[in-house]
Amino acid sequence: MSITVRAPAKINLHLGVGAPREDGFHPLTSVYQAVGVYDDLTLADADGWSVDLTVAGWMDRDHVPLAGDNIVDRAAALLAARHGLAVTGEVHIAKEIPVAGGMAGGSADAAAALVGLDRLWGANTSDDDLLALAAQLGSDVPFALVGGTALGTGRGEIVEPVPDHGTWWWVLVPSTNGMSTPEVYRHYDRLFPDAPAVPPMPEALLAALDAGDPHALAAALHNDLQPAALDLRPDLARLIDAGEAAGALRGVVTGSGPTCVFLCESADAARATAAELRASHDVVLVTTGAVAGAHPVAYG
Ligand SMILES: C[C@@](CO)(OP(=O)(O)O)[C@H](O)COP(=O)(O)OP(=O)(O)OC[C@H]1O[C@@H](n2ccc(N)nc2=O)[C@H](O)[C@@H]1O
Ligand SMILES: Nc1ncnc2c1ncn2[C@@H]1O[C@H](COP(=O)(O)OP(=O)(O)O)[C@@H](O)[C@H]1O
Repeated sequence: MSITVRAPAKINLHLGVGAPREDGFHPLTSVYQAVGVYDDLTLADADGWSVDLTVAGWMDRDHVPLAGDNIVDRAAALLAARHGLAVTGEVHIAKEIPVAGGMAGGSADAAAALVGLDRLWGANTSDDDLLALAAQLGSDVPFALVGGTALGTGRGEIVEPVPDHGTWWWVLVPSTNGMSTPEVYRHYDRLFPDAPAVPPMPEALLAALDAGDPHALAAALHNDLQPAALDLRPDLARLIDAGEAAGALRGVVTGSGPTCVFLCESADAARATAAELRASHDVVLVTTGAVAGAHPVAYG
């Protein structure tokens, strides 16, 4: 038997970051949206265990660790331990989500592996257990299971869907050089030593989502990590200016960067903005949100 599971990239519409907790993680108020850029994992029965990879033409596959160090290996070990099973299967990752791009591609793969291996092994894990395992794998992994548009609290792992009545058009500009999430958080701590214990709720942004109003959403987009990301990568500030000059309502860095996301008023506006940005940037994607979390798309 084989199963293909599709898992979406995320963007952060809001990322509020508090002062580091005792465990080193930062308390977050994050509004995630799953967008239509996907990694597909195909998982097949096998006696042993293997993970291999193909990547989109513009990506460098050497940036993704294999040989036991992939987050998919960790997902498999965790699920197998939960049920007392052996780790078996042949996994192929077809990657379209930028690596180390602030779009949670590794988290998407971990979520897809949990969903796929649970079916392959006939483990019948409950949704609550899958979410708990996901949280052990990374702060962004539970959202990759849930998808849609959701509020993330705690260190980002406590996820609750929020009302969203829009179809949002996004232009995404990834970068071939990724950024390290821990490094960006460390730089945030240096820049903002007086961050609050609990970051506030983004009320205006939640209202804009509920109303389905792109102008209100554009005005409310916010990322506390953006100053740190721009300090480390000054070229991103120029990219944001270029996207806004090309017709986007607003551009922001997503997560810890370096991918910049541009909210546009309509499909036509997104295509026009993308066409202009393509004159100076190799990879410019047009997509929509919100889309579903990790879900099976084919059985063999
Ligand atoms: C910044 C965000 C925003 O959504 O996304 P990315 O830019 O990575 O996509 C996330 O907080 C990334 O979540 P994720 O990549 O799952 O992080 P984890 O694996 O749990 O943690 C990796 C490292 O990031 C830092 N970290 C992560 C989450 C958090 N709330 N506080 C932190 O300080 C810690 O240094 C931790 O060791
Ligand atoms: N399946 C995977 N896909 C991508 N990166 C992975 C994977 N497994 C482990 N990694 C490691 O995780 C790091 C963060 O990757 P990723 O999730 O793509 O970025 P981000 O945390 O910025 O959203 C990568 O630099 C890579 O070393």
